[in-house]
Amino acid sequence: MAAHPGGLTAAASAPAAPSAVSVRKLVRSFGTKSVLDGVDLDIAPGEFVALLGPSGCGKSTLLRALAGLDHEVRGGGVISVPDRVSVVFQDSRLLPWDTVLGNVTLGVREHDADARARKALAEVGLAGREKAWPHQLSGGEQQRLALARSLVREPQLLLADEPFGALDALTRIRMHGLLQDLVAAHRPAVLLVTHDVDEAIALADRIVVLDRGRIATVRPVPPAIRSSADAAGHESLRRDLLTALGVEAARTTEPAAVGR
Ligand SMILES: Nc1ncnc2c1ncn2[C@@H]1O[C@H](COP(=O)(O)OP(=O)(O)OP(=O)(O)O)[C@@H](O)[C@H]1O
Repeated sequence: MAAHPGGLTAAASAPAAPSAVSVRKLVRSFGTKSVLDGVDLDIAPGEFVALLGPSGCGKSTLLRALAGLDHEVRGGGVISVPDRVSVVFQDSRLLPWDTVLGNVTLGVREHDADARARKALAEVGLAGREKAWPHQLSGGEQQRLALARSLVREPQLLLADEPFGALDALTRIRMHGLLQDLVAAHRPAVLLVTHDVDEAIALADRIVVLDRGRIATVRPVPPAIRSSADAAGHESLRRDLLTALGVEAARTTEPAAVGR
């Protein structure tokens, strides 16, 4: 297969079943450094996939490719993604010179942008804060605002790159509940990049482990494991994932974040 001028190639046809995301043999290199080395990934409409992997394995590179932020990917035209894609990053990337409401309405072209934005703000628990400035919000509130901004466009695909990575443990747990509610209400397909094994199990339908630019492990998360109703299954999956991530079993009682 010939390398794309920008260092990216991809091949193979899309699957017969409809997917929100379809990636085939995705390759990305920066100069001589290979970062993604033949990634195949499908995400079904409404499916929640968590992408785990050690630091530097290519998670953000894959997410950027799906987000259309890597123009070499778009140029290749070999990845299928939906029309409406929203991205949430670890830093909320809010516009500091615009209000909370303005941050959500920005870029919404429909005539009822204001009403949509107010509804989205209410959904994330920020009703009444419309006239505040981003700097007047806590870190957790800023991520709520980032979620409202992403969901107001009713994305078919939500890409989230460690969206809760900078939050304290309690806020993080609250944000998990909020994200679950929002996903249940809006039903986008989701790709969540995270270092946190427990976060992945708590949220995802399926967990994909990336290792040195290749998909190393794919594990479904049955609802009983996700909710911890099946405690033994939960612990078994957790251990398997930590092993796949190269974390020794002796460390499994410690907080299960990797790659940091
Ligand atoms: N624009 C770029 N130019 C050169 N190298 C890059 C570029 N973007 C990413 N890389 C390299 O590609 C590799 C993978 O980066 P990436 O950010 O995708 O990893 P990651 O798995 O998301 O890591 P982390 O968990 O630490 O965020 C790294 O070695 C990084 O230095």
